[in-house]
Amino acid sequence: MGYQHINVPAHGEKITVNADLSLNVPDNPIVPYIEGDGIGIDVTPAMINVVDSAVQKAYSGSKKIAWMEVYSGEKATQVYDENTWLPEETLEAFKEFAVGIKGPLTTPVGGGIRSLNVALRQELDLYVCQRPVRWFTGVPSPIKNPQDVDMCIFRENSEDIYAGVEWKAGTPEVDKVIKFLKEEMGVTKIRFDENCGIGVKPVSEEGTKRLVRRAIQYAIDNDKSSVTLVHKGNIMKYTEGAFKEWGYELAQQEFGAKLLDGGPWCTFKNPNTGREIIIKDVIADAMLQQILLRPAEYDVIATLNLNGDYLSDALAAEVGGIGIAPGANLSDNVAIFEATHGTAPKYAGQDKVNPGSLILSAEMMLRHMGWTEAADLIIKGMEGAIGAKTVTYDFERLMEGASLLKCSEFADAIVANM
Ligand SMILES: NC(=O)C1=CN([C@@H]2O[C@H](COP(=O)(O)OP(=O)(O)OC[C@H]3O[C@@H](n4cnc5c(N)ncnc54)[C@H](OP(=O)(O)O)[C@@H]3O)[C@@H](O)[C@H]2O)C=CC1
Ligand SMILES: O=C(O)CCC(=O)C(=O)O
Ligand SMILES: [Mg+2]
Repeated sequence: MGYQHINVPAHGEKITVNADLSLNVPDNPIVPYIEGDGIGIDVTPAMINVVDSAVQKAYSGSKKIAWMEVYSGEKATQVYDENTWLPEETLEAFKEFAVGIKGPLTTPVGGGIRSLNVALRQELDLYVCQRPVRWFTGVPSPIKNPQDVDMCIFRENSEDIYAGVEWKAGTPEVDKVIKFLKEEMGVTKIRFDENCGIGVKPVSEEGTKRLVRRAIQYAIDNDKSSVTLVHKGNIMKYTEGAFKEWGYELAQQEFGAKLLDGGPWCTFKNPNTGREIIIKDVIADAMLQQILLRPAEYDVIATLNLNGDYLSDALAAEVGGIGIAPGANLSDNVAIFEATHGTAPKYAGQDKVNPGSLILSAEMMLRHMGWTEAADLIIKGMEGAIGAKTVTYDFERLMEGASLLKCSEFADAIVANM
């Protein structure tokens, strides 16, 4: 399609998706990217530098990404108009080019615009938020055995209270909802029904099963030994409790899992390796303790949207913080990679923060594209830079004898260590 403000690189070609969801990746793929608000201006150029260097080194010029800037957030309001935060053509570009990456986008608390990050996920039905958490040797950690932390979170990305179905206290709309709940649904347990905000938490069988399916498939493809369903189903029986039930049901119906000791845990053999995969569940509050005390017992985690948001940052803290925790938002045919952290406004434009999160998100993107040699070089470069204790402020303040680098310098250090 013709774009208004997006310049499609003349020297690039599209990545296309086959019926079986595999990708056709040309040697010069066009990859859309959103720079991002706040520290986006720092981490995005650092990421592009590292990716271009890794690709050049891995393929000696026979492959190269044609970067294509697309807009959302504050930059979109400058390029389009003051009310355009997420242009329709940005969504179109991600659909058309299938694989992209984004920096963080600001969401005001309370009033103001709703989250653009959530809007992107919902508009493109990016129902999986995949956030791997692993430790790099030498990274400062608050726990004794950070090498035991090796998990991959599958966070449901399209439902739960993130759906944004909520009404503000004191409005005629919320009064109408409360009246309906009391008079037509027989609800008696709204403690203070005056000046009370109401939010709705949709959780469906279809939404749950498509997420858990991807988590179990990941465990099969990566030879992992367990998938843990994390929920607060003791309290929210028909949403989080149903998530757990549907998760177990899917494991039995689609993967042939059999109950262990009468259930609810169940198990099946990985069809590729013959190794056992256990499907289990943990209640969310206990899980936040488990990941600190017994991280080695968890591999793949499948959970709802809000639990996944909390778990992502908590787990990231165990392996160096959100400055280094990567992620991907996935539908069946569009993938947008993004950092776990936000816009950290107090550091914006200072060339200071850790670009590791976005760089490792790009590493996931290269693997998704099948460019594993370039992805491996990024891991090697990251290990080398951290091993040499040449790091950004967040690691330097916790590491003895480290040299403090700027954001762009850390990217250069990764390149130098490839
Ligand atoms: N996907 C997205 O785009 C996301 C967007 N957001 C949005 O970002 C905005 C700010 O949110 P906030 O809650 O402050 O969370 P942030 O993730 O932006 O920052 C919180 C703290 O985390 C540390 N941190 C974050 N990024 C880095 C980095 N790259 N390197 C090193 N340290 C880092 C800093 O800690 P310290 O102060 O200790 O140095 C920072 O103060 C909000 O508008 C929020 O909605 C939030 C999360 C995700
Ligand atoms: O959209 C936002 O502002 C926050 C999102 C977030 O915290 C996350 O995706 O981890
Ligand atoms: Mg978050």
